[in-house]
Amino acid sequence: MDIQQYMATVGEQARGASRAMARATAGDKNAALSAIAGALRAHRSAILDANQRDLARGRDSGLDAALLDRLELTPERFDGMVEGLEQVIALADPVGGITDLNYRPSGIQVGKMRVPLGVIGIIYESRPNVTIDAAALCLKSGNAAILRGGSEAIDSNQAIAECLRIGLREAGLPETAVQVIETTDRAAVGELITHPEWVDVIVPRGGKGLIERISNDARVPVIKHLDGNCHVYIDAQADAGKAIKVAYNAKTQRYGTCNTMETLLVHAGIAERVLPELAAQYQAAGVELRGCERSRALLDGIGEATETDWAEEYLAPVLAIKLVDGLDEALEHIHRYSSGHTESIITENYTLARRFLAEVDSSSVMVNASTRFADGFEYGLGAEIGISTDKLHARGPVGLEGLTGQKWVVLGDGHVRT
Ligand SMILES: NC(=O)C1=CN([C@@H]2O[C@H](COP(=O)(O)OP(=O)(O)OC[C@H]3O[C@@H](n4cnc5c(N)ncnc54)[C@H](OP(=O)(O)O)[C@@H]3O)[C@@H](O)[C@H]2O)C=CC1
Ligand SMILES: N[C@@H](CCC(=O)OP(=O)(O)O)C(=O)O
Repeated sequence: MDIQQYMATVGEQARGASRAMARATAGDKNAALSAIAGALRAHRSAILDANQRDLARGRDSGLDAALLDRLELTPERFDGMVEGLEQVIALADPVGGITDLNYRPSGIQVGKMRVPLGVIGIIYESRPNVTIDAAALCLKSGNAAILRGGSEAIDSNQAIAECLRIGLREAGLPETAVQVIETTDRAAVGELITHPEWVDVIVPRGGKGLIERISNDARVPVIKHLDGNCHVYIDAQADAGKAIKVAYNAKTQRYGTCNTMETLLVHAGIAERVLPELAAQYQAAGVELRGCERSRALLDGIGEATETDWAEEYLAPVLAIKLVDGLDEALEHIHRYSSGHTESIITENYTLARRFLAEVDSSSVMVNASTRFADGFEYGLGAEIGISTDKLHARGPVGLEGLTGQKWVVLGDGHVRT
């Protein structure tokens, strides 16, 4: 395949489709989402078979358990994926809404209209349900999308792409409104991120290798959805019961996600009350613990955390633990090692909670809650494209509104400027 030629075709088709999508009514878009849901149901076994092929290849090539878990489409996850479409149908269409419409002294009215971004390119991990989530959110927000999923999920994604085409065709929208890149060759990523004439914004969801590539090469605006080196800080004035419950959940509820806690910071003044119990629970769940010198003195048989551990996003049942002498030391650690995704403080002290909220510079900052809540569905957005670790345009969980922008609209009646 000539990748440059292929991507030029994909890009031009997407640009053309984006104009039709910007004109599509909420009814048109919902009809397409509903038809896609129907096509997915009709092709259920073909998609699950394709997923089995991906899984078999993944196992043969030694993919680890967390990556295999994300790749797998169980029958329940398949149903959840289709149900997600129904949820997006139920969301209000953000496009066309005019806000802040005010009369100016000149007599014109000035306001802001919500509009699609145009063509959105999304590069994401080997998690096939993201293909449908991303397609649904881009369509509902009136955008065209070019989707580049992880190479391990190629068969699943191509089977899903067929359903996207069927649904769009049935609803009378361009089949090219969502295109799933058919090659795993990373040269296609290079083309996707360097052509502003085809693509208006790139959403990269991934880890360090992707960050490096995007930072070096992108010529298209980017909304980064990058790694999550997330922290929980248990303050001396924490409620021990809450601290244990939250810190356990933040690590073990799901290991492979970007909002999972990777380092637990514990105030030395409460460590003896919470750490032995927490360590027992983690160990029972099979979590490997790696601690600083002071936490190792408190917990028998745990490994040693080195400098690399503080910077590591394990995405696995491994946790780094560090004892600190107060909020300032915890903040210092977070400022140095956090990836700016999500951090949480456990405390009953109102003043310290307020300081943590004000001083931690992450996309979500929490008090007495698990970092696993950093999620569009949990925040009430209905669904999410992912979690933006960028500060501009959209930060934290990105839903429909984050996939749109605003333009100024001016209403006159023959008004002229004097
Ligand atoms: N903030 C958020 O919303 C999210 C963040 N993540 C983060 O993603 C990471 C885990 O996912 P993982 O699959 O390991 O991530 P990777 O970064 O390895 O892969 C993600 C995607 O990026 C592509 N990619 C990676 N490196 C390059 C490169 N140099 N050039 C071109 N394409 C590249 C991959 O393609 P290929 O298949 O060819 O490797 C894949 O499509 C974690 O850090 C996690 O926190 C994940 C989901 C959401
Ligand atoms: N918001 C999601 C996590 C984001 C996400 O998609 O992460 P990942 O499992 O790394 O692809 C959740 O809470 O499950």
